[in-house]
Amino acid sequence: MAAAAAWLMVTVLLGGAGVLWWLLSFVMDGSGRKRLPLPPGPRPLPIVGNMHLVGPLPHLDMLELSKRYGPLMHLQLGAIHTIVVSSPEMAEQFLKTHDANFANRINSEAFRQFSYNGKTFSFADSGPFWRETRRLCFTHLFSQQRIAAFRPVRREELDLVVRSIEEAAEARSAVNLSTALGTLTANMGSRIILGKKFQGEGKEVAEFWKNTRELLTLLGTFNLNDYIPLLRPFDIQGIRKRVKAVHKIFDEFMDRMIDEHLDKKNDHHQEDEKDFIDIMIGLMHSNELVDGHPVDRTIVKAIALDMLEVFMDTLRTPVEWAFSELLRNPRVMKKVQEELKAVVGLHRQVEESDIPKLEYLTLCVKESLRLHPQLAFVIHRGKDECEVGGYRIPENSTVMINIWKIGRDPTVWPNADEYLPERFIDNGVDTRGNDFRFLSFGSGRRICIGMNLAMVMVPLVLGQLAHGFDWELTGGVKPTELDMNVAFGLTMPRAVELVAVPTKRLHPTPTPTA
Ligand code: HEM
Repeated sequence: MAAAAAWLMVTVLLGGAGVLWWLLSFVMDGSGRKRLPLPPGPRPLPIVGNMHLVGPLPHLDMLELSKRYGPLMHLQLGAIHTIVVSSPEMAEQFLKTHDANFANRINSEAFRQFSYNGKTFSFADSGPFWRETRRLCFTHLFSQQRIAAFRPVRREELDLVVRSIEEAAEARSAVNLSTALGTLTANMGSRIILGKKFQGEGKEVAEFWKNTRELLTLLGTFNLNDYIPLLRPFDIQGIRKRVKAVHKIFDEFMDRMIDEHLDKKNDHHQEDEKDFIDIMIGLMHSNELVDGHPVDRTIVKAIALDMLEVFMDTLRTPVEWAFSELLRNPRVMKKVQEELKAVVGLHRQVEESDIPKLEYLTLCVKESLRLHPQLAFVIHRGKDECEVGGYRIPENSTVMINIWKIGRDPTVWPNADEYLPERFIDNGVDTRGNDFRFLSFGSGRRICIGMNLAMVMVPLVLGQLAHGFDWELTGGVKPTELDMNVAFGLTMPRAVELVAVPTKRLHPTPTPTA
């Protein structure tokens, strides 16, 4: 009896100590100091936390919430601590001061499926695999030397688009610029990555683009399974099923492409003529290791598919937005055309070598990227708990930097909603990740790897469209009435396709005299 009473007492004491320890863990950290508070944020509901506050356009919801809770806000999204950052000062904390701790990617079901479980660097956590595959892609795709080597491909594809617009101009018919730009970037991307164009008069491109949009929408959708562990066995939004279906299409496509390359008998290309899959297959057959593992077929598929997808979307969308801004702002269009006339003249197309001299055109691209970043959020995941601005950022937190909001903040950018390229003249804003007011390419170790290519391609295509033609919107729509709504996904393209009627501007090339 006495023994039973003693056991009971020990149990009660241990239980009480456990409860006390659990309660203390909310106010003390591991070393016995008082725990810092979480950043301010709305009170969470049981299980869902604050998920009910985030709708299909999260950048707008987060903008409204940050007006109330400030530039460093905590949201409890299901089981995930989410830190929303909406000022340049706070962005610097995560992308510079604590960059090493916040350089991981989020761990979402859709990301895992698309990336063959993190086998491509864009979706991998920071670490040796990410570093080595990123270096590999930089060397073979994005170095100045490789960018220069692909110049003829870019020129040929751009000339084809210009020719088709000239035909439309002669027939006085409208051009669907969204489709034209989609075909251009798809053909350039597929020639560089796959060594050949999509087939079937644009049908294969249209199909690939449709699947790409589906994928990017799914990658950008809040999937309850990622936030509420209890729901993981189910797929109540049907996202898992849709991601698997679209990924299967891409996976089979990449298998076909790799088999075609392996079947090629006379593979004696010069180094400069090799496409990206040739290079990756070369690595597969060599002893090259990434993070101690041989480059296998899954890694080749994952990286090549990832690169093809970024080509498809990351060049079309910025040109579409920048050209929309020119159409909406005739004053700016006129200045761009005057500069092109002065620098290039009216007898030839724009060349890549003209870009450094086209200063106003470059300002137009920057201003468009400020208003229309490719991604609304730069999203990283933290490793360890740390302190920012006197608040506790728990380990494994998702950090969402609202670059869309920072780009439109009137306290950072006077007349923030207006398209004023002149604002970038001598304003000292660095656009390569060193200035936290302009984060369109991100910053720190995860900064966009395609930035150099984008800053050649976007001005080149934009300049060509403005130089070669005058444009009129269809259906009597006035410039100020142009629909500028956004379709949300992982990236933010126009919701409505851009259509306009061209008139030729250039004079025929004068025949050289004997
Ligand atoms: C104007 C066009 C572009 C914009 C605005 C843009 C923007 C961005 C942004 C904001 C990030 C995220 C940075 C981060 O997470 O911290 C990113 C990453 C990335 N971008 Fe771009 N990008 C553009 C063009 C391109 C192009 C043309 C390519 C390649 C063809 C590309 C490939 C990538 C890759 C692979 C990453 C992931 C890097 C990593 O995780 O280490 N981007 N880009």
